[in-house]
Amino acid sequence: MRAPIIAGNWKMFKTVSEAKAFIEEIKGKVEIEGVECVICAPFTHLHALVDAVQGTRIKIGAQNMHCEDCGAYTGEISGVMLKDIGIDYVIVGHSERRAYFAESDDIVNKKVHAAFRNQLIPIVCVGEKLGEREAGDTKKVIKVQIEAAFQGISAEQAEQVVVAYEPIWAIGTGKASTPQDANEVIAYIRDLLKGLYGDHVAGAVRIQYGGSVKPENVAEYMRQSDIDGALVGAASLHPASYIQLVEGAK
Ligand SMILES: O=C(CO)COP(=O)(O)O
Repeated sequence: MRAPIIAGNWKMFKTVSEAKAFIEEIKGKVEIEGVECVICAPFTHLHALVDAVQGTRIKIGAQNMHCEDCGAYTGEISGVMLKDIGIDYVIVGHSERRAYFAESDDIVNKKVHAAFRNQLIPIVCVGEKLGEREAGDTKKVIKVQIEAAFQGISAEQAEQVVVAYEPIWAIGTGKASTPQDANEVIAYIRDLLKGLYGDHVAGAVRIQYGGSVKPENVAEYMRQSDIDGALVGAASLHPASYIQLVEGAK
């Protein structure tokens, strides 16, 4: 049985005081048995948020990190630093990082290794562009991204990974993939994992859908056979909306 996981990706939004107020609003309302809640916030907010969620079951994640543990990388943050302040999750390979910060499949793989070196759970994002979908290349693109991300990752590690399938054309556009289409790609990702690691790991890995998920549509995604949660941008920014997303995941 895979526990549903609702992760908010706040991207580059909110001040620290707004972030702390958000946690105060959702505390006690999102701690639903069996549903895991994660908030992935900007780096500057993480320390305060780890404090704010003390005594709750809400987990805090980063949106990125460097693939090395330390070094002369001006402006970067490592997995060592994230673990040091009590972070549990880290998003790796988000399409915005792939598009605007040249994050390649190879770097994504290095970051997955860095996450496990530092006892962080990676939320590995994959997804196709609109042109790739229209050309019928969705599965081809996903296969390359998944195989690269899991390169050299052991079965014990692989089963802890959270995968987020986020078709790029559905992010922030209001054009969500239908639950059935999303489930088909997610079931394909599970098949790929089965090929790489066998039934046990494929059955254990949690795979989220992301892209224009809202309180109104989350339950329909969660009803699908292979969708285990959602990675949510815009609709995770408002406390009432985030609470409804978690309630919709039960
Ligand atoms: O990129 C996303 C989550 O990582 C999805 O963003 P939206 O939910 O705003 O479409």
